[in-house]
Amino acid sequence: MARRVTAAETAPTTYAHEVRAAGLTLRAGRRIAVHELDLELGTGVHGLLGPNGAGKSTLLSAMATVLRPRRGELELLGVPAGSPALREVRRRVGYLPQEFGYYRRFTVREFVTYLAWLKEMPTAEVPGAVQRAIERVGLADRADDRMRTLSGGMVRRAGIAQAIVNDPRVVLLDEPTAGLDPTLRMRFRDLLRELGSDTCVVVSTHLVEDVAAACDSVLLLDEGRLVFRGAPDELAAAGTDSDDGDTASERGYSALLARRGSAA
Ligand SMILES: Nc1ncnc2c1ncn2[C@@H]1O[C@H](COP(=O)(O)OP(=O)(O)OP(=O)(O)O)[C@@H](O)[C@H]1O
Repeated sequence: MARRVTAAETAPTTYAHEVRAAGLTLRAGRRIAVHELDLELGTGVHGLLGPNGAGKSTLLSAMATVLRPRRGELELLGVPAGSPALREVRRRVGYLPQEFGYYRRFTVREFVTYLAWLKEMPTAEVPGAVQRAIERVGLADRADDRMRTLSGGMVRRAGIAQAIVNDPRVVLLDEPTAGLDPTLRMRFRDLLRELGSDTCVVVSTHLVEDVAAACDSVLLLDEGRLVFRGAPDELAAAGTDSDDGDTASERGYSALLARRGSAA
C-alpha cells in the first residue's frame, strides 16, 4: 500500500542534523549518566551499544525530550532542548521507552490510536496511519485483541507501532528486539532499514548482531562516554581472534571495551 506523504516530510528543513549534542551532560537520579557528549546524527539507522548502565536509556530519554540536559547543548530537528518550540518537535519524534505503560483493556488498535491522538495527528489521518503501523510490525491479525492478551514480544511490537504511527523524522527505540523471536528480529531488521532510508533512527540494543546487520553507524557508550563511533565493519575490524565473542562484531565490541578498561 502506498504510504501517504506527511506535512512534516514536505516541510522545509532548517537543520543540518536531526540530532545534535555538544558537551551534553545528563543526570539520572543522583548520577551523571552521560558525560560531555558530542554527537551529530542524520538520516539512517544508528545503533547504540554499551554495557548495562552505560547511559543508553538516559541518552534516548533526553533525545525524546523526556529528560532535560544538565549541561551542554541538545538540539532536535534544529530546536534546542528547553525551547517552547519543542512541543512541535515532539509530534515529529517517535519513542519506544524500555518500559512503557498501557491500559491492559485497550485493544492494540485502541492503544496505537490513543498514542496517535497524544501526538496530535490530524483526526482524519489516524485510522489509516494506525492500520499501517500495526501492519508494519506484523500485528494485523491481533489488531482487535486486548493488550492484556498479548505475549511480551507482541507488546513490544505494539510499542514499536506507536513509535512510528506519526511517520516521525526521529525514531528512538530502546531495546526494541527484547523478547522478539529470531524470525521477528529478522523482520524487524528489514523495518529498521526501511525506516532509516528517510528517517533518523536511534536504536539501543545488547544484540551486537542486530547492529551489524541493520545499522549504518554504531555508537558505543561506556560509563556515559562515547568510546567509538563508526560503521559496522569498523566495529568488526576493531577485534582480533583473541577477543571475546562468537562473531567479528562481538569481538570488536569486546576489544573496544577491554581497551578502554586497560587504559583507565
Ligand atoms: N532513576 C534513576 N535513579 C538513579 N540512577 C539511575 C536512574 N536511572 C538510571 N540510573 C543510573 O544511570 C546510569 C545509566 O543508566 P541507563 O539506564 O541510562 O543505562 P543503560 O545503558 O540504558 O543500561 P541497560 O543496558 O542496563 O538498560 C546507571 O548507572 C544507572 O544506575
